[in-house]
This record gives sequence, C-alpha cells and structure tokens, in this order.
Amino acid sequence: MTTSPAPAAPAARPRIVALPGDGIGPEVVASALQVLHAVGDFAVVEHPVGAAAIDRTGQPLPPDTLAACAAADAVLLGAVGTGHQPADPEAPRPEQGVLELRAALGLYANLRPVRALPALAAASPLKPERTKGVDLIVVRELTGGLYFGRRARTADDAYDTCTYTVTEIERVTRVACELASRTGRRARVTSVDKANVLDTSRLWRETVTRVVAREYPHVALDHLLVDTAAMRLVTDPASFDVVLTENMFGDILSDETAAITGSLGLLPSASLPGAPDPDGGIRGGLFEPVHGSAPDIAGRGQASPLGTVLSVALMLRHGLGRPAAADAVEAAVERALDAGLRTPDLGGSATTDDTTRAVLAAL
Ligand SMILES: NC(=O)c1ccc[n+]([C@@H]2O[C@H](COP(=O)([O-])OP(=O)(O)OC[C@H]3O[C@@H](n4cnc5c(N)ncnc54)[C@H](O)[C@@H]3O)[C@@H](O)[C@H]2O)c1
Ligand SMILES: CC(C)[C@H](C(=O)O)[C@@H](O)C(=O)O
Ligand SMILES: [Mg+2]
Repeated sequence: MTTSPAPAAPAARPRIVALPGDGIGPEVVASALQVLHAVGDFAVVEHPVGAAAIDRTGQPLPPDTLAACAAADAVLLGAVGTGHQPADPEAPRPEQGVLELRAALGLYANLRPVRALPALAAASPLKPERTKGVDLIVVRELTGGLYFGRRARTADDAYDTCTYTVTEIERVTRVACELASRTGRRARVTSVDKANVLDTSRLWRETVTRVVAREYPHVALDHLLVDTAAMRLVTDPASFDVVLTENMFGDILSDETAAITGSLGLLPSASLPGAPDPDGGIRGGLFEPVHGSAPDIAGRGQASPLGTVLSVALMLRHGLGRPAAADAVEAAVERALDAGLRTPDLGGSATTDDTTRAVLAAL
C-alpha cells in the first residue's frame, strides 16, 4: 500500500499587533488595516498605547501591549500624544509609550524613505526642478542619544545628556551602508552630525568613517554638519541618497523632508532591529507614519492615511518578507494620487475614507 504525502500545512497567518494610539492614530490605522487585509491574510489584534493606554491602565505602554508586540511578527502604530504636556512633571506621558517600545524591541534602525512623486510636484512648497527625482532614505539611530541619556530636573534647572557608544554607531552605520549598496540606490551615504561642537558627534564621525573605509569601501561617504544638512535638504534634496544620523537630528530632519513630498501625512517609517534582510526575509519591527497625532484635525475624517498605508508597505517588504504585496500597495497609492486624489494637507478635499476607497480601488 502506498501512502499519499500528508497535505502541506497552511502557511501560518502573520500575527500583526495594531496600536492605534491617540488623535488621528485610530483613523489612519483603520484605513491602513483595510489595505493590509486587501493584500493578504493576517491575524490582527489591537492594543492600547499612549494616552489611550494611560486612560485605561495608567501606563503609556502597558505590560500586555509590550508582550503582544514582542510576540508579534510585526507591529503597526498610528501615533501617540495629546499635543500638550501634563502639568505634573511626574505624570506619565503618552510619548514614553513609543520610546519604551522602540527600546524594548531593540529597534535601533529607523528607516524614513522620501520620494518626490511627479503627481505631487505642485503640492511641494519647493520648486519642481529642485524636488524632481528625489529618492532618499533617512536612517535615524533610534535607541540612543539625547532621547535615552541620563536626565533630571528640579524646579530651577534640568538636563538631558547625549551619549553614544562606538557599538551603537557602528551597527547603524552598517544598516545605512547595506541600504546604500542595494540595487537602485547610489552607494552614497551622507552622515550628519555636529562635530564642530559635540563630542558625541566627533565620535560619530570617526566611527562612521572607519566602518565605511574598512567594510564598505565602495560606498561614497561624506559628512555634513546638521545645520548645513537642514539647508541642503531643501536647496538640493536630489543630491542625497542615504542620510545617516543620530536620534534627535533624524527626528528633526525627517519632518523637514515633508517639504519635499508635499505633506508630512505622506511619510512612512520602519523601525528595525538591524538591516532589512537582502533576500526579503522576515525581520519583524515597528511600522508607523512619521507624523504625530495631529490633535488639530483629529476626529474630523480629514487626516491623510497615506503615511500609514505606506508604512504597511514597508511592513510587508521589510517585516513580513512580502515584497510583491509591498510593491502593489505603493503602486496603488501612486495610481490614486496620479488620478487626482488630494486630502486637505495636499490642497484637496478628499476625506480619510475617500482616500482608503481610492487606494483599495487602485490595488
Ligand atoms: N510617532 C508618534 O507617535 C508621534 C510623532 C510625532 C509627534 N507625536 C505627537 O503628536 C502630538 C502632536 O504633535 P505635532 O502637532 O507637533 O505634530 P503632528 O505631526 O501631529 O502634526 C503637525 C502638523 O501636520 C499635520 N498632519 C500630521 N499628520 C497628518 C496627516 N496624516 N494628514 C494631514 N495632516 C497631518 C497636523 O494637522 C499638524 O498641522 C504631540 O503630542 C507629539 O508628541 C507623536
Ligand atoms: C513622539 C516622539 C517621541 C517621536 C520621536 O521624537 O521619535 C516622533 O516625533 C517621531 O518622529 O517618531
Ligand atoms: Mg518626529
């Protein structure tokens, strides 16, 4: 008697934790999850973070939320924050939730890609000839520097310290160089620091220079001071390929890149525990738009969900090893914009729901 082979076990559904958060977070996450479900079969569970979690549990990152994120294949976050600081300096702050999550999951490499889409050339405050062809990635160190240094405050004074170790700088430099070396990129890394003032920046510059010279000699490396980089990002954005920088500078410069695309609402990000797998393998990670909770427009159905939808594309590509689905989502967003879709931040009147429908229709 011959035995037939056992039927192949169905591929496990990737487990996604969604953290809607605050303000427009729930609006943009709901939209992005519709797009995610349109391109595959995923098991999604939602957990609270930020002010929503403080309201429910007193903590911005409750232990149940962290445990679920640690066990998930990938995490999608909307935004946290109420837009105002609590009167009591000891009170928990929503933003601590996202910072603790990044640190707890070891997500030191934050990728913030920026592409100027031809359809949106007129939406940028920059001249079209300056933004034409811009395709850069900010690689922001995410778990060190001022955000995580020793700090204290009294009624009369306060300090935050900026610390970097050689190991922290080396590993994020490797991520930037790996990305710069990939097909379609220009093998150029611009490292941004403030080496004319800060010791951490001098260590940063020396370490980046050494890693590139020893391990990535084919990568063209240059260094810019952060003030000059801020200027160059709007005067000559097309000159950048991969921008490598520390935590605080990366936060500020990446919001500035909104001027290139036309709106902060369009920018996605991926926070990873290392370089994306070159073979498209599963990496996990946290995926979130660059923008915040936008309290000024929350609850009105006006927010652009595209930064979160494009973060889903990054999740599919870098977190879940599904590059074809990622390409499909990005192409659908481009087709919808080509067809004239414009939310108020881009000068139009499309709602969040209109945008979701347009992307789903273009898939
Ligand atoms: N990762 C995060 O969760 C994250 C990121 C940035 C800011 N924040 C928090 O968000 C709160 C508000 O901060 P803020 O106002 O300085 O920055 P923000 O990014 O929330 O908003 C800045 C401006 O951009 C607009 N905007 C942002 N996202 C948009 C979208 N998707 N569509 C259309 N317009 C959009 C807003 O309406 C606002 O005018 C603060 O509590 C801050 O700490 C959270
Ligand atoms: C909310 C805040 C802590 C966060 C940051 O500064 O990293 C945000 O501005 C971002 O860019 O993701
Ligand atoms: Mg920011």
